[in-house]
Amino acid sequence: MSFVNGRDTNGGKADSSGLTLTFLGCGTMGIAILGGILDSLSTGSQETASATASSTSTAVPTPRRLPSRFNACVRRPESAKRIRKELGHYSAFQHVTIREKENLIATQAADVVLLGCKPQMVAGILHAEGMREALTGKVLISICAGVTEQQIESYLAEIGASGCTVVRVMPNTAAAVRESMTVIATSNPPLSEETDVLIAWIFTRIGRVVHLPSNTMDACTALCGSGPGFVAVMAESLAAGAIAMGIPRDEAYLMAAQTMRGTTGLLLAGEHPAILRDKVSTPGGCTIGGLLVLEEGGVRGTIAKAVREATVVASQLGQGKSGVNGTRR
Ligand SMILES: NC(=O)C1=CN([C@@H]2O[C@H](COP(=O)(O)OP(=O)(O)OC[C@H]3O[C@@H](n4cnc5c(N)ncnc54)[C@H](OP(=O)(O)O)[C@@H]3O)[C@@H](O)[C@H]2O)C=CC1
Ligand SMILES: O=C(O)[C@@H]1CCC=N1
Repeated sequence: MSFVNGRDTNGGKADSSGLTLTFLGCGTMGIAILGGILDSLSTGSQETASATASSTSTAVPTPRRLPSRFNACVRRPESAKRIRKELGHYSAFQHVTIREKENLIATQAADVVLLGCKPQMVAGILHAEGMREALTGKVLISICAGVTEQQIESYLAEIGASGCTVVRVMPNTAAAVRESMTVIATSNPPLSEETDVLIAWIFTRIGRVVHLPSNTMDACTALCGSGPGFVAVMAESLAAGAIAMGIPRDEAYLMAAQTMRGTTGLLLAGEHPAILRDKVSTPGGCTIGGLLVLEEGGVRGTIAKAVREATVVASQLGQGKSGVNGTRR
């Protein structure tokens, strides 16, 4: 069943000037990415909040052909309802068609396909009947943790789809507030300039972008993809300490969040973390006292180990293994 949200939908097919972008899976991340694009198209803004804050993203040019029509594919009615609830307020939402169990028609209509499903679903989705013709010659972006370009290319080879351009990208959940740190894997051979510009444009709608080699993507997944979860623990811990010392709960969470935001502002302005830490540590003062407790607790090694562990787990997510978080010791 498909839900057409605006006038003149033309079945989700691109008009002559615009591209059709299809999300195969549109949950937390798909909604955040689509939201960033719709926001940009609705307001006419070609820069993100991050981009205007002295990011390298300011240099991203506007593609010759912008995405102008969208298919958001899910399986369940409640997922469709969530998309409408979270994105329905954008004027560009009229160009979104939500499709339940209609991956094939949405892929046929697409110029660009974004895999926004769970990693273990990729093989099944690509192997579905009709996908060979539907995918041939298209740009296929994957944000799925642990799924390599080689794996996707092997699925495409198995179904006989040819001429696809596969690009691996790792955004994070801060995309919802246009503050994602997104890594785009460099392709070999390099992408055409048109595709390169298009992909950079899409992901600068949701925050900052860097390009790194494919073989770093699992570590990028751990640092950027999982990172918000790790940083949230730091926020909770800061607030918990303050709550324990009598600060009201709501103010403690706000103070922790704003303190982290201010610190990241300094870091993004170019301050090295070690210099920042040193500047706060007045000799004989309270900061150095607290910092030494963190060192005694092995916080630095523990956080670094969490990133290393998540890297190893990420590398196994796309391999169809179960129990990838089982202890390795
Ligand atoms: N969450 C995060 O912070 C990050 C996640 N990622 C990656 O992004 C991907 C998506 O994660 P996330 O958004 O959190 O996951 P969600 O579970 O929120 O979204 C998955 C979406 O896929 C849909 N879906 C599932 N099966 C199919 C199918 N066969 N055909 C079409 N749609 C389908 C689901 O809809 P329904 O339930 O109705 O089937 C849902 O909309 C994952 O691969 C993850 O590794 C990357 C960076 C960060
Ligand atoms: O935890 C996960 O598997 C996904 C990928 C990165 C963030 N969330």
